[in-house]
Amino acid sequence: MRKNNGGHGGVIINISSLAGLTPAAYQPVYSASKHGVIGFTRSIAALASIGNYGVRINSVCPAFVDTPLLESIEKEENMGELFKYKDRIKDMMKCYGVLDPSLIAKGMIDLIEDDASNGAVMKITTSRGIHFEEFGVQQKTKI
Ligand SMILES: NC(=O)C1=CN([C@@H]2O[C@H](COP(=O)(O)OP(=O)(O)OC[C@H]3O[C@@H](n4cnc5c(N)ncnc54)[C@H](O)[C@@H]3O)[C@@H](O)[C@H]2O)C=CC1
Ligand SMILES: CCCCCC(=O)/C=C/C=C\C/C=C\C/C=C\CCCC(=O)O
Repeated sequence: MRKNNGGHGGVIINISSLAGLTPAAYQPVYSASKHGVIGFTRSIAALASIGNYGVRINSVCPAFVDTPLLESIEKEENMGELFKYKDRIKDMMKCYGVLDPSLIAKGMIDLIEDDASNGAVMKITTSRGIHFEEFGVQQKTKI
């Protein structure tokens, strides 16, 4: 895929979560993995820019989305000792709302079409829709 390796370039979108930017008390391991996705995305995006890969790497961080994943909280084998908190997670869904998957698709198309978005971390919430995380050291670059 890398232009400097005989490829044609392109766009990679890694799926993180809002839980990759905020503490998620009832999903600590999930949250840690999603924080990792963002760190990896931003680092490899910086490398892609330095190395002239011709590949943009972004990540998308939705809040709750209406997919089968949300049903996993109903299963004790998934939740382990945190199963007792499942009603609190449901309360959070009621409070913040649940996104329609079509909005995540729109966000991803926006990222594919925006050639200045290398390293971007897109957030999608019911309250603010599609928007971007701003970092102290911002490294969005054009590729
Ligand atoms: N649903 C939500 O509220 C949110 C989901 N996300 C993220 O969005 C992504 C997609 O999640 P959903 O569509 O909601 O989940 P989902 O559970 O509805 O779908 C996940 C899909 O991944 C497949 N899959 C699982 N393990 C796999 C493997 N090892 N190899 C290949 N395929 C595998 C499953 O068969 C399933 O089709 C995940 O990374 C999730 O963490 C992020 C924020 C919110
Ligand atoms: C059952 C767990 C499935 C987790 C799927 C997921 O990744 C969802 C994450 C959603 C939220 C993460 C936790 C905390 C959210 C905190 C604030 C949300 C603010 C939303 C807003 O509208 O501003």
